Amino acid sequence: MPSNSSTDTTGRPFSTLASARQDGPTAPGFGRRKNGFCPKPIATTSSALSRDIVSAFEGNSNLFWAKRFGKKFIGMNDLWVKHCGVSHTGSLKDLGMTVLVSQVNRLRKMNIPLVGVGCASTGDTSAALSAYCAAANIPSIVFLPANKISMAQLVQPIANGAFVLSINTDFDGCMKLIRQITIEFPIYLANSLNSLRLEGQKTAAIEILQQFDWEVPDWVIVPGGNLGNIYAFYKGFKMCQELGLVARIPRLVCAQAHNANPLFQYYKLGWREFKAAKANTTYASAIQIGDPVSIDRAVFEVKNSDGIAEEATEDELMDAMALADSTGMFICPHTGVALSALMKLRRSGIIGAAERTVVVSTAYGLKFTQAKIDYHSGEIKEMACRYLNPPVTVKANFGSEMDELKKFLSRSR
Ligand SMILES: N[C@@H](CCOP(=O)(O)O)C(=O)O
Repeated sequence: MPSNSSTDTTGRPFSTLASARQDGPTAPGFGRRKNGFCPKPIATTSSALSRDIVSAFEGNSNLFWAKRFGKKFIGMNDLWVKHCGVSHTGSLKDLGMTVLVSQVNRLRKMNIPLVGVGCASTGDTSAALSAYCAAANIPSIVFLPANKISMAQLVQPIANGAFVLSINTDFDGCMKLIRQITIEFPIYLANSLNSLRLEGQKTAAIEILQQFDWEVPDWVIVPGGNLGNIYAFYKGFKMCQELGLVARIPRLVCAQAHNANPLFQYYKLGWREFKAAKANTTYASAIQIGDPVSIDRAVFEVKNSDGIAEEATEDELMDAMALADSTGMFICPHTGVALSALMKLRRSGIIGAAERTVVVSTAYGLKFTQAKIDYHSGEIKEMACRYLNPPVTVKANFGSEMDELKKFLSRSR
């Protein structure tokens, strides 16, 4: 909930957002206090040039003005990226998991016989679950699809002492198994069909409104897999509308990978018939899900926010990630899916050049270094890797370095 302090929910001051806005897009009422408890952005004394650098790189807020990406690639001046992966275990799931594990802790203290907390995961949920359970001394049990999550994600529950089952199936298979087991056994299910998760995750939506001083963005784009995230954003925005903090909610876009796009297919066919499908391999591995548990909630969200479902092919999502990284971001492939959806919606004119748009970045980029290495090595089968930037191997002598440097400088002129 909004607080009286001049910090966001991660405890960071709002100064960067304020400085970005002074020199950036102007929105009516920005900086105006509509509500007594809304923190006023703090003005900084930095120069115009350093203001851009500060807003883009110093990271005092997790809401970044994507100035260069917006202007250079899609002709937008009011594009923002909400970096939800700048958090303890590196993903949006932290927000929901603190709430859920706190509640389980309370239940156990009330002698409710819960032997542990369990989840199926494509990597981020299990990382968050294991960290908070370890802190509360509660056993955590995680079901992971074998060889389908990144090394950086796998190491998190292992290091946090979770009981990790690596199962020879996909995420949907793991999800079915953990659901059966939690019916038979007093293990508390921590996936996003549990509304406690959504209660925590919806705070990201509230925080976006607070960071914009309760000016509602036109669009918010969220990558979608199990589909709890997008519904949590809807819930957060809707709650603020119902409380009278804002008059409307943003239009929400659920962005899916083409290889795992059941919501997109359902939307495209006019909601005629939902078909769960086996998800194909995608670099956006955290959303490689063919039978999302929150499908009904997501459909409700799309319909009630005048929303859209969009998709991105492997080429599109990896190129979008590379373009974003080239402007100083370091995003995960799922954020690449969301940016790629935005690029399509800009091209088709559905999202206008002046419309304030927030892209939700769900996880920290360093969790997905292998995807980036594959891309920049240019060795992905049948992928053009249009923006690859491989290191140049060169002999250790002055002449060779000078030659390569001159080539580089002539290209970048
Ligand atoms: N991407 C998720 C998949 C599970 O989703 P959840 O929100 O239902 O927990 C993950 O990180 O495991």
